[in-house]
Amino acid sequence: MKAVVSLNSGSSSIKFALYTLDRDRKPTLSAGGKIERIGLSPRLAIRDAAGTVLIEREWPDERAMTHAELLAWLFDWATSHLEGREVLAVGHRVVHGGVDFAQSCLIDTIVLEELEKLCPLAPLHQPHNLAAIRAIAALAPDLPQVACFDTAFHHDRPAPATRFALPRALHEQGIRRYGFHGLSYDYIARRLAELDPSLAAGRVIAAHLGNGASLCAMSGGKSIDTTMGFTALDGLMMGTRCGSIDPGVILHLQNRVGMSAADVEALLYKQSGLLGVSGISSDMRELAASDRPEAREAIDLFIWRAAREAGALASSLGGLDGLVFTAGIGENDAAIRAGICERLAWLDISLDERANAVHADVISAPGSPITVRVIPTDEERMIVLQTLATLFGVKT
Ligand SMILES: Nc1ncnc2c1ncn2[C@@H]1O[C@H](COP(=O)(O)OP(=O)(O)O)[C@@H](O)[C@H]1O
Ligand SMILES: CC(=O)OP(=O)(O)O
Ligand SMILES: [Mg+2]
Repeated sequence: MKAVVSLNSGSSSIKFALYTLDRDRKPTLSAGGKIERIGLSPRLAIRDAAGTVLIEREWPDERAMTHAELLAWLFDWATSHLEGREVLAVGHRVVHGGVDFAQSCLIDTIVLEELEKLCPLAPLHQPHNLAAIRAIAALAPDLPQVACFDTAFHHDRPAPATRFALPRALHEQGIRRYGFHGLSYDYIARRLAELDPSLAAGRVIAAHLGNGASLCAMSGGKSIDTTMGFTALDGLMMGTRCGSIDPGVILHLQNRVGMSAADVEALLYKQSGLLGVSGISSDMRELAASDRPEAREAIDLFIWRAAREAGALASSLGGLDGLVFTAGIGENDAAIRAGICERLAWLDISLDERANAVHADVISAPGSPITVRVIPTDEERMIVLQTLATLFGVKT
């Protein structure tokens, strides 16, 4: 039986899936799983398509365990699980595609060299993405590998959404707003079209709230604007990233406080966000469980910033018909969703508390002019669809 593997190396997790193909190359999930809390205390769970746990494992107190080590562990498991299946290709989430990569593509050494150049623009992701590609190429040099880009979904936004108010020459050099989480938003746009076609045709803000977090303003399923920019630092407050910040702060830290560029980079990417403000954890579950006031302050700021950016995106859309929550926090944290919607009450959003508490598909109150939904994202499925489209030239 033929199969396709997808790998999604995020900032705090590695998610993966094995899809088998029928004769018409229609993909069906066979097994999938994730290693989460990388950098804290990693844990892994692999399930079959019915949700039955195939394997669970924890590495308590293994803060130092790297993406690469965890990936090697995964290869060992996959090798035994794959017996009898012919893997046609491995599809990868690659976070940054820059100006040139407007759609998924087969990876060769030239592509890899180009993607390598973008590593400084996505230091938490791109090196892990490329390391996984190299590791598989070393194990199976003839196996096709496909890069599926987080930036591609945003490629055709209106020009003002892509520009900084910087001199023109810099825009031409690629210093522009790209946007990320595109595989997730592509999936949400398609899923919404299945669940609620008339809403999908309208003006929708999708809120991808995970360890990395962003919002996307979609009109008719196309990206119009998004909160992340040149890098995945911009926009919302995140697990360890600061989100939008006055660039004057960075100048001050470097020129007056004397911090090195590397220290500022570590501060903005790894020591800020929920972790920095709470001083406790980057993990929303830990903050929700804490009774320390600093945890509350971090959560309140997360909500404040998400609602503020949603207001800005409603302006980019010229109004709003729907709001969709997704990713780790968006799918699972009812209190965060309630907090954001409460701050957006002026947009005519009202929640059904009971539906929200059980993470129902539709969580807006009956009669709310704006429909609010929870849609679990599936970047792995999107990767498989784009990988098949790239291999066989079929439409996804
Ligand atoms: N049940 C839950 N309740 C609250 N937050 C959750 C829950 N499950 C996961 N999260 C949060 O989701 C975030 C991770 O989201 P995820 O989308 O998996 O991240 P990544 O960006 O690594 O893909 C973490 O802050 C985690 O605490
Ligand atoms: C782009 C990004 O922030 O991704 P993640 O949410 O996986 O960290
Ligand atoms: Mg993610």
